[in-house]
Amino acid sequence: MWLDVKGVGKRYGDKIVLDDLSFSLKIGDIACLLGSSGSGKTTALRAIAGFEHVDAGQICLGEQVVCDERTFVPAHERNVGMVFQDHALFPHLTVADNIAFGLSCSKVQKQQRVERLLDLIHLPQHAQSYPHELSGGQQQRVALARSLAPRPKLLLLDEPFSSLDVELRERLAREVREILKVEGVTALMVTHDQQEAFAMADVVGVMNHGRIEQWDAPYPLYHEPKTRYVADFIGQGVFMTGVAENETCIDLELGHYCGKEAHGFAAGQTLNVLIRPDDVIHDDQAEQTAVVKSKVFRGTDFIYTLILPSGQEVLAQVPSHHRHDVGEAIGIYLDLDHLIAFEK
Ligand SMILES: Nc1ncnc2c1ncn2[C@@H]1O[C@H](COP(=O)(O)OP(=O)(O)OP(=O)(O)O)[C@@H](O)[C@H]1O
Repeated sequence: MWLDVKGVGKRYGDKIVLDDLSFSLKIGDIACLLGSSGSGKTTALRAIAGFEHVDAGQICLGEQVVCDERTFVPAHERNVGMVFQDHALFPHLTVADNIAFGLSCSKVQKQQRVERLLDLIHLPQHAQSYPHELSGGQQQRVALARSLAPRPKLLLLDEPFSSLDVELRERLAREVREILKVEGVTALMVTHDQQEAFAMADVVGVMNHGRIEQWDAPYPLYHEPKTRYVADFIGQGVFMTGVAENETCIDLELGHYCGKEAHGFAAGQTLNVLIRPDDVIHDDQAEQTAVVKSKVFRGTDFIYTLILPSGQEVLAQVPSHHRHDVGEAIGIYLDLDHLIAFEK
C-alpha cells in the first residue's frame, strides 16, 4: 500500500477527534474523506502531512513509517504536496515562477516541467501572467500545478474547491481528476461536498466522529450504504416503514418487494427501508397514487415530496415535463434496485 493509516487516534483534551482511523491507498488511487463539519477530516489530513502528532496508531508512506509511537518524520521530509482552499499563490511571482518555486533541478529541467504542467492545466498562454490576472478556478489549477511540480509521493487536497461557485466546483473536480490520473499521482482530498467527492475520487471514506463509517466507491456508497449514518448522509431519500415477510421480501405501503439477496431480518420484524427519489417512478397509469405536498424544480427534473394514504412521505425524481401542482394526486410505483433496510 502506498498510504497506510492504521488505528490512528487523536484527542484534544477530552475530545476524541480521530478514533481508530484506518484506511489505505494504492499507488495512483484518488480518495476522498467526506464528512460533516467536525468529523475529523482536516485533522486526519494534517496528521498525514506531518503538521500534527497523533496519540495512537501508525502512518506509512510507501515503505516508510512516518508516524508511530517512536517515529515522527517532519512535514518537509515526507515529500507530500498540499493544495488548500485559498490557492496561496505568491502574488509577486508569475504563474510560471509560482509553479517552478519548489523545484531544485537545472534551469532546463525546470522549464520543461513548468511547460508540461502549464499544458496539463490548460494555461500555457498564462505563463507570464500574475495570479491576480486569473480567475479563481485558474488560480486553483496553478496551485495544483505548483504542488505537483516536485512530483510528491502523495498529494493532499483540503477543501480545494470550496471558495468557487457550485458549477465550477464540479467541473474543476473532474478536470483535476484527469490531471492527477495523467500524472499518476496518489491523492487524498477532504471535503464535505458529496458531488465534489463523487466527481473526483475512485474511493470515498465517509467519516463520522473520527472514524470511517464506510470506505467504498461512489456507486455502492449511494446504492448500498452499510450503515444508517451513510444512508442518511449520502444522497437524498426517506426511510419508509416496512415489515419483513421472509428472509428476502418486505411489505411496504408502496408494494411488496423482494431483494436479490437475503436482508437478514426475521419475518414479522418492522424495518426502516431506504427509498431514494429515483426509486419512485411517476406513471399516470399506475394504480397507486400520492398527493404532491411540495416540489423543487431543478431544470432537468422535479423532486416532488409526496404523501401516501397512510401519511408517510416519499420523494420522487420526475422528468421536468411532468409538471404537477401541489395538492394534485399523481400515479407512482416503486422500482427498487437495492433493498437497504435497518432495524426500526
Ligand atoms: N487545535 C485544536 N485544538 C482543539 N480542538 C481542535 C483543534 N483542531 C481541531 N479541533 C476539534 O477537532 C474536531 C475535528 O476538527 P477537524 O477540523 O478535523 O474537522 P473537519 O471534519 O475537518 O471539520 P470542517 O469541515 O469544519 O473543517 C472539531 O471538533 C474541532 O473543534
